[in-house]
Amino acid sequence: MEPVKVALLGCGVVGTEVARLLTTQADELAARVGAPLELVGIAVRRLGRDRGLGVDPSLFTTDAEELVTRADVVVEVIGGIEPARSLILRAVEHGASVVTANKALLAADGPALYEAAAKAGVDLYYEASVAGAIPLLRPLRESLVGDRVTRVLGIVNGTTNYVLDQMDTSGMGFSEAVEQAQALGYAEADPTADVEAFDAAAKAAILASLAFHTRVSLDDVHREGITEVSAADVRAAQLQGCVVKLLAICERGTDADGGEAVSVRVHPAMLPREHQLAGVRGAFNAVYVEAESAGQLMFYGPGAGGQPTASAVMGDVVAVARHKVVGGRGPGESAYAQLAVQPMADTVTRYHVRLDVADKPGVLAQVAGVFAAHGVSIEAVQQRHDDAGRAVLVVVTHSATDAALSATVDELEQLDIVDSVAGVLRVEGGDA
Ligand SMILES: NC(=O)C1=CN([C@@H]2O[C@H](COP(=O)(O)OP(=O)(O)OC[C@H]3O[C@@H](n4cnc5c(N)ncnc54)[C@H](O)[C@@H]3O)[C@@H](O)[C@H]2O)C=CC1
Ligand SMILES: N[C@@H](CC=O)C(=O)O
Ligand code: NA
Repeated sequence: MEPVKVALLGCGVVGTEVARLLTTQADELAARVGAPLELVGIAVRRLGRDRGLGVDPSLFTTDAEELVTRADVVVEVIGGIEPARSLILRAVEHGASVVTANKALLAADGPALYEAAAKAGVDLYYEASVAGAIPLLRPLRESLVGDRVTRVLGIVNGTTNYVLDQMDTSGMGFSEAVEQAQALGYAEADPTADVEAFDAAAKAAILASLAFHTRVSLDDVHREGITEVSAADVRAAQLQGCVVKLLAICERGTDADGGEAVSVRVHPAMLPREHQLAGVRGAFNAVYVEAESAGQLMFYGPGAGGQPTASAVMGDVVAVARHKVVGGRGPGESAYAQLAVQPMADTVTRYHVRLDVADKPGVLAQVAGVFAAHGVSIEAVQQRHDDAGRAVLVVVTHSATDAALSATVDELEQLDIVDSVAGVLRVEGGDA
């Protein structure tokens, strides 16, 4: 059989492992594809670094634009928007199928790339872009395509899960935990993308688009990162029998006219310790998918790191290479549903509000009055004292809209008896 020519763009954490698998597993991959996979080049930013891969040094090039024109399959693991976007478009125009792990690019400009691939009759696969090694996108695109997905809820960023887990279990500081995640190859080139939840928001956009057959871009996703999560928040969660996790939540909802819509958000939230997502440790990811006929499905595994991510990349490489061998392309995206995006203000959830208050008669009544005035029903109230002996009032609400809760917090901040609103966290995973 004619070999399938593979070009690798980028040789960092993920690219190095992809190159390693392409060379060390060559015989088995050839047997699975039905033709040898020939690595025709590796585009790097700088030549001359010994990457310890044992590949022919002449394969390294700084001319990615030229490289993509002589490949059947292009693997993009450079990351970022440009030049990744232009290189993918150029590859597609030259008839190459593309495998990418680049969620930032797909969440920003996915539809244009999917259309270009469809027009050129090639594949654009991106399993590695969400939840690393976990097979998640193909199940959504293929296995569940006959069902109606109603909700996708999960932990999709390994770096932040690692940081929050360290804060919960070892009391490690935020910065030290981020540095460790970087050293372990979990973090993005700029870890701001992780801790400010741009990465998780991009993944949520990709998940919502596939799950609901619509188009959701990064700008449609409500995003809150973990930089504001303090040791006191983690401690407060512990006192409630909860952990703090960064969650991505994609749900069916309604628009202002009562029509079908999607709600897509990423934010830290308290989860009861007995909830299955609460037990997801380190850089692992886990995603629940709820579908009308299938019920609840859970996908769990390593969500970041060079080797796990390379596993997902290679799964796609074999898939698109098989299509090259037999001719044609695999299933692509469908966005026929064209759903509106529900504003965050209308999203309904529960809240945990921590207030530093004066310890005197009438405080509780005044605070409760503010919640009531905004139609936010209180589920539980607890008063305790912090380590400095100041009064802390903890209010857990029943379900309320984000708009009502924001208005409540704004008014609480104005009360003389409230020294500060010390923390507001959403509470997920309960039935109340
Ligand atoms: N590290 C991880 O755990 C995961 C990463 N990803 C995604 O995989 C992609 C790659 O990530 P990493 O390998 O972690 O990043 P990295 O920063 O380790 O590697 C990227 C490599 O691309 C090179 N590069 C940059 N511009 C280039 C250019 N114009 N031509 C050739 N090479 C160029 C850089 O020098 C670097 O070596 C990103 O899109 C990332 O979001 C996805 C899932 C997990
Ligand atoms: N930086 C990301 C890598 C995988 O997508 C993460 O930490 O999850
Ligand atoms: Na995946």
